[in-house]
Amino acid sequence: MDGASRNGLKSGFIAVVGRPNVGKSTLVNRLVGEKVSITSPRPQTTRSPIRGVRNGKNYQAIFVDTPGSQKPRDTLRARMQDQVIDSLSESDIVLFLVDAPQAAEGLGTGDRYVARLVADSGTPAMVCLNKIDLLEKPTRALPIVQALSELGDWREIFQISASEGTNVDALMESVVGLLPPGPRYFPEGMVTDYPESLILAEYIREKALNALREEVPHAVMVEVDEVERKENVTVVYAIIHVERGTQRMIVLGKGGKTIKKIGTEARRDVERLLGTKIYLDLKVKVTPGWRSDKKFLERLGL
Ligand SMILES: Nc1nc2c(ncn2[C@@H]2O[C@H](COP(=O)(O)OP(=O)(O)OP(=O)(O)O)[C@@H](O)[C@H]2O)c(=O)[nH]1
Repeated sequence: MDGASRNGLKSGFIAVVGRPNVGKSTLVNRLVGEKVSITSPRPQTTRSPIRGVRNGKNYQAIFVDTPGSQKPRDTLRARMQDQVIDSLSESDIVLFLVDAPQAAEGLGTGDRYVARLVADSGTPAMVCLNKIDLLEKPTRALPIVQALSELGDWREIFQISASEGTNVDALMESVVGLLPPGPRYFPEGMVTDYPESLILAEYIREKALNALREEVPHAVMVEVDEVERKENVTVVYAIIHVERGTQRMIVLGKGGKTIKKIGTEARRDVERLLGTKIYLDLKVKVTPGWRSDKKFLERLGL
């Protein structure tokens, strides 16, 4: 018997998968109790798996927030899909999220595609029918639950609201029930293993996504070039990469208004995260075709 089973400790990795925008990051943040992953009303917000850790008295649950699953159309999306498939096979449990209001109109090919990926992985899986707060009547969930139960051999199907917290405790209890005996992989105070520079870049990208409209968001990537810690202030040098000159103009905004807004909002979040005063040096750079540039994507941790 190893040490972990002797002291009754359980641990494991839980992959959180689903189509873009179903609420994966919102659920992981709720389960972990801290903002480890950025969220936005736009699909494809999460670009690489981010791990959030929850510690209990007798367990450690490591949630892996994966990018939204869909058929890949470019190198960036193909890499994102490979990461999802890797996360599925390397996990102990899978949480498969489905958007309730959308599913109420009929389960689409997207959900069926993800369900097949999950089933093929052979990992124990639970379905989370999310955003039930948006259904006009709770009974609207019943036919969806029925249709979902025919798509795979699920351990359980939960009806949840990640943003309001409905049924999230019950879900967590089931997750802990399925965790195998194992050690704490991360120190107890740690909520994520994502590198600091990447978290900072994600915070800035979140603000950019919120400030921008239409096609520009997909063209935006943020790189944190350097973090310089001085006595009273931390200086963060970051670059917002876009693909075209016209997009650069949009990110800058009239008289630099948009970039200023992005910077001010990001600085507030980053100050909270690092607990120091921040000076944010933000530049916008045109990097044509970055989405298909393997070297660039690797450099940015994708
Ligand atoms: N009403 C409601 N909105 C939710 C709920 N969960 C998430 N949302 C919203 O749905 C949107 C998408 O949430 P995210 O958590 O970014 O979704 P995601 O699945 O991580 O998205 P990608 O990273 O693009 O794959 C955000 O605007 C959330 O606030 C919920 O339970 N109820």
